[in-house]
Amino acid sequence: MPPPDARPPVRHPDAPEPGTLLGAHYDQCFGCGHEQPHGLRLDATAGEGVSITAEFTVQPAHQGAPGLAHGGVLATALDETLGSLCWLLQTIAVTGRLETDFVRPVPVGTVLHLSARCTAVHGRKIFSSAVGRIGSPDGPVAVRADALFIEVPVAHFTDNGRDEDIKAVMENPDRMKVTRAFEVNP
Ligand SMILES: CCCCCCCCCCCCCC(=O)SCCNC(=O)CCNC(=O)[C@H](O)C(C)(C)COP(=O)(O)OP(=O)(O)OC[C@H]1O[C@@H](n2cnc3c(N)ncnc32)[C@H](O)[C@@H]1OP(=O)(O)O
Repeated sequence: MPPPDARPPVRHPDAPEPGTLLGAHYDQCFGCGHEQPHGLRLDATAGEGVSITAEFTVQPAHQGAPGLAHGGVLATALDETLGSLCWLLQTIAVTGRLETDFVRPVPVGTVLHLSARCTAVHGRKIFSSAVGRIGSPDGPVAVRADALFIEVPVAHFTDNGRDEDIKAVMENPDRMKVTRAFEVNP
């Protein structure tokens, strides 16, 4: 829960307009990257205020039980959608805590409609919530999450990421949209 002196989130003046399709932040991302053959390829769209909507279709590669989505995949979809709120805050942050409720089983072939909103900010801490619904934006709730993201410097990635992947992005910054957004070399 946010502390009492947390502030409401503020949409950054440079945030993408509501309705903007955000695209992959990194082409190898398991959540949104279009170069990940078994990834979720989640498409996120900027909403009003500090909110996001997103969709992904559960593929056979995403199964846990026969014909049903793996819970970790569903948590990834929530995590990715929540992470996309960073575009609206124009802040680089990572997931510190993700608390997930699995409410209904999600069959393969389902289009999961996700929505996320930032609820509060306190220093480096970003509080947010998300929900995933089956079949349509007002379909039955399948999953819910509350999250705490923590703002980090670019060094979080350069100091900890595998060298060959950091090098590949440095050689072609267009593979990682975030590097262009901040005009930095990763
Ligand atoms: C324009 C840009 C847009 C970009 C868009 C991209 C879209 C991206 C989409 C990607 C989507 C996918 C996204 C992904 O999957 S991100 C990948 C998954 N996440 C990680 O790998 C993160 C790993 N963890 C860490 O690196 C560190 O632990 C971090 C950086 C998180 C904090 O270590 P750090 O040393 O830096 O900070 P601190 O320890 O002093 O903590 C600071 C404050 O936070 C509080 N705290 C910390 N952890 C927790 C916790 N678990 N519960 C409750 N509270 C917690 C802590 O008490 C303290 O509070 P206070 O004492 O100040 O009150």
